Amino acid sequence: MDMQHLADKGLVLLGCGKMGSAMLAGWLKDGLPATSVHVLDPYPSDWLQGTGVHINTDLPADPAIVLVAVKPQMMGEALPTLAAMGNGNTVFVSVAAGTPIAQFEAVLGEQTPIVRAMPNTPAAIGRGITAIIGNPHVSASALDLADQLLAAIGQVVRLETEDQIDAVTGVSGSGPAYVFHLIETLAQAGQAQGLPADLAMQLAKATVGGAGALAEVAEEDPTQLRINVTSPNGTTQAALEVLMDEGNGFPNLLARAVDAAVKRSKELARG
Ligand SMILES: NC(=O)C1=CN([C@@H]2O[C@H](COP(=O)(O)OP(=O)(O)OC[C@H]3O[C@@H](n4cnc5c(N)ncnc54)[C@H](O)[C@@H]3O)[C@@H](O)[C@H]2O)C=CC1
Ligand SMILES: O=C(O)[C@@H]1CCC=N1
Repeated sequence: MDMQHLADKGLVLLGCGKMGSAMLAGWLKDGLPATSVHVLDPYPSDWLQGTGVHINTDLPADPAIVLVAVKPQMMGEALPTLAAMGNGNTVFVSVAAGTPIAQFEAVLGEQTPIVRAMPNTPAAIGRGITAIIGNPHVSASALDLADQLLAAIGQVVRLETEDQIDAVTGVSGSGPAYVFHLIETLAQAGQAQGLPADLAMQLAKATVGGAGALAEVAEEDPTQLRINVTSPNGTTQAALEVLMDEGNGFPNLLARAVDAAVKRSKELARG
């Protein structure tokens, strides 16, 4: 199975909101013909309508891939419309949080090849990271195709077991929101120290963006990079003593935040 197969058989995208649009933009940029994509979405955006893909029209009978990108709460309504494509060669790839493979099998048929994926929104600029896991009906070549599709929006990692996806959701799926909140609060702290709002925001964005980029390319690990900033008895050390406080510091706070996300992911799975 390859990209040509995808272009020939077609790709159905169920739900084209923030995640669906980010993925579709990546595929079109990578050269997937718009005519091979069929989108189902009751509220197609202006951007989507300008792409040239088929929107809410008749679907191919056995597309190569159905990419499911509706909210978990809409799944019960949206998925049964595609049940006729189950138990065949069509591979279903779902990016929905907290929706287990078993739930897809129950609606689409036990023999249906299903890949569960957890992406994140930096996908919109090709800098996402997506974790994937397939059920036993997904062939190696089908998993490779799903991997290739998701590689259009960033890095792809393969999981060993489906239950790892709850932790992945808490770290990288929801993670961009934690980092955006860090930018917001760093800028607010700068403002509280007397900086103009726009200057504080520029400093915060460039610091988080630059530190993230450095952490990705540097040979040193993040611990060493942190040490490199921290002069003995200097300003960083003073700040880190607050952030690294055992009870109220970053480690405990972030662990609690990730734990809350993971718990919610498990709750969503229970319906
Ligand atoms: N936003 C994020 O950071 C991430 C989201 N996800 C998952 O991606 C999925 C989509 O999330 P977003 O794109 O953020 O949501 P969204 O609300 O932006 O998009 C959902 C889309 O589904 C459409 N829709 C609603 N009912 C439908 C139906 N019956 N048939 C077809 N389309 C329907 C809506 O019109 C909307 O365009 C969710 O399951 C979420 O868990 C996963 C990782 C990250
Ligand atoms: O908040 C959510 O439920 C989704 C899943 C990961 C990021 N957004």
